[in-house]
Amino acid sequence: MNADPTVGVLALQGDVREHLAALAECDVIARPVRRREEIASVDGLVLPGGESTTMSKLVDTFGVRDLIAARIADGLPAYGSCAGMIMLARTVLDGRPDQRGFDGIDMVVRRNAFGRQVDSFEAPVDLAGVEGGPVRAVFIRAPWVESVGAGVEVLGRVAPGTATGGVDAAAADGAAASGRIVAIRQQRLLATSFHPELTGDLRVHRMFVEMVRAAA
Ligand SMILES: NC(=O)CC[C@H](N)C(=O)O
Repeated sequence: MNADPTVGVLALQGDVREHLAALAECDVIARPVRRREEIASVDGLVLPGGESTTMSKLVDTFGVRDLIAARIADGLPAYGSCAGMIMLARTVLDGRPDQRGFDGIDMVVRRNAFGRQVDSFEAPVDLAGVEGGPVRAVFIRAPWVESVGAGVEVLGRVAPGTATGGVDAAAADGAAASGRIVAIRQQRLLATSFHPELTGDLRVHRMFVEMVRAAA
């Protein structure tokens, strides 16, 4: 592709503005999308943080669930942060019974796993494929990835014992001991439990933009 690709940020609910600003610095055309014709024309899609139960309802209200799921199944590059990660997961634990995502990534995600709003925290996370040291990862009522299928690459974990709340406050099983998975990639799909758009560090967005360029 010669022209800059267009990356949409799903603008139904959640933290849209910061993603648009970060993407704009990565030499793509970044725009909020919510209508079918807008979603149909993007070269990549960001599913922002927010509240996945509400987002699940709104994709139905706006009539875009089937379109987004179909585009992802067709290989549209997509990046989900926090609630967006939950929307990309095949299986969600501790979700609302009626919440549904796009079945994009072969992984099990536990919603609110690190605890409640008061348990929000920051931690350094080393990401595979990202140079320059760990990113400063911001977790806000964040999910973690409990398990992944064979085609999913684990990009990053938090150090064991980092989070004070949530399930790990009591647990000491193997997954907790090796550090919870908070960043993964499955082919053209990328997901993080944390919010890189809040830190001014563009490395995660640049990684996604490279995936969009490679797919174009
Ligand atoms: N910051 C966030 O995106 C929080 C996610 C929220 N806990 C959810 O279940 O969707």
